[in-house]
Amino acid sequence: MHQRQLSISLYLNYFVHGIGLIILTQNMQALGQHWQTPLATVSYVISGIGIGRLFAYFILGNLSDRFGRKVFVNIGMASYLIFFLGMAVVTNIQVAYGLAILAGVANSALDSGTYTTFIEMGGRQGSANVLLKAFMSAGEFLLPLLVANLEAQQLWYGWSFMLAAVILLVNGVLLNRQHFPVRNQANASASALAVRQQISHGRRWLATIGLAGYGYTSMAIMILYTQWISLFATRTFHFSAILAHWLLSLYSIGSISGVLVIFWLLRRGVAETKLLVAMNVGSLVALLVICYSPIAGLSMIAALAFGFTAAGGVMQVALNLFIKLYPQVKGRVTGIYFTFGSIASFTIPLITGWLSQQNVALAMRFDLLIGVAGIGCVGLAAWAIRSPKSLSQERQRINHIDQQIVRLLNERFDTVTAIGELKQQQQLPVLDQQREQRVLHQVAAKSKQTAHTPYLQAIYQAIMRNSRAYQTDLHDLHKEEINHD
Ligand SMILES: O=C(O)C(=O)C[C@]1(C(=O)O)C=C[C@@H](O)C=C1
Repeated sequence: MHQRQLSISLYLNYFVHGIGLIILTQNMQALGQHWQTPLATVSYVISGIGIGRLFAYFILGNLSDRFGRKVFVNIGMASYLIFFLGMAVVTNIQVAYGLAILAGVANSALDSGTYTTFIEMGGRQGSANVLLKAFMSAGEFLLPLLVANLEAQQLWYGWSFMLAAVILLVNGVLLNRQHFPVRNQANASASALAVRQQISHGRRWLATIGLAGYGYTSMAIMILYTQWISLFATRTFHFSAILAHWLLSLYSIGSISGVLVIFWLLRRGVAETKLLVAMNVGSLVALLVICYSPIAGLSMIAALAFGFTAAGGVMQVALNLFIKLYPQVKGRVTGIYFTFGSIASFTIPLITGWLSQQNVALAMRFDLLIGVAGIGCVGLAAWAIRSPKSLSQERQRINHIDQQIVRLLNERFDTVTAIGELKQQQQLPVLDQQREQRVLHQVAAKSKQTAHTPYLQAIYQAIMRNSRAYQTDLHDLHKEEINHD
């Protein structure tokens, strides 16, 4: 119960963080007027967030392993509070730049305190990290509506900043009434231990390289898309401005649905490595369609699929895996991972800006290269972490398969009952040899491995023998009932 309240508070912070991510870009005009500076200066202030993140992640991640997660969640909330309150009223550009850096620090502190906490809650809470992404997206979705409303009613732009500050204040009170789980327990999660014990030192290093690399590519592939898609769509395929915007909105819708589906899959016990490889292959295919198909409908479907696969929380899934490799230093791992992400947010605009001087299509298609690199990274990690088959794991798979078989056999017996009743009405015998031969024939035709076929047929003979026994019993029961009457 307490864990649930703590989770809600942690999620709420990420709703505010979603607002924080775009509040400056959403208010660029208003801030420019307020500071009496050109938009380029506002843009320069915004870059402070990236700088803050880049330097803070590694340091704060390490410190959170020493001083506990709660302190860092609080530092994150307090820094964001100062940022929101200060940015709404500040007039000095240098102070504004300092506040933007503080927002980057807030982001890093929240991440190093939150992702680690969810893993330390144990159980399958790791999948909760994926939901953080949904709360961020909700903040990013709602803020533009609020900003547009304030603008339409000619109200002070600072109200959106105040709203975020108020949520933080209330949440600060709620959160500090909760206890955080014990930090850095190597045995916090059974799967963490399993991952750690089963792989050699060398393979752990390869997985580390793959996952750190993925920290870069997973962020890069999203940033590049959101930065260039609209321009690419209008310039390269001469799509209308509305359609170009739709390609971004569909990406967001795909992203939120992806989060929910990934969360559900993780809860069902789907392997993180398999999920990562499948999602990355999917996003490369979607990207190929976006980059080369001039058909609007196809591009729209691909944009949805790209959001689903590339921005549906895969970054968080890989972080979970990374943390499981090093359960004693979860904060440091989180810091390293997001540092790579920050380097991506810093370098991708530079690289693509340079490429776009030649051609916008080139900038956009550079995302394909990142997609291939991403598959390489998760492929390497998945290969290195692959677990040797164990008796208990394989038996778990059998349990799962048996559940499905029993459910289907129940359904088959229901149908056998219906057939039995029809045969009674039509006074037909229970045994139908011809039909049984056909069933056995079908089994042989459907069997994917010929070596299995005689065994499958023997199983079916047993099933049909039991169907007959069941039909005969039902028949006898029916007769008895009639005699009674
Ligand atoms: O198809 C029928 O007539 C059934 O009653 C079903 C069924 C079966 O289990 O597939 C059972 C007994 C018959 O001998 C043939 C087939």
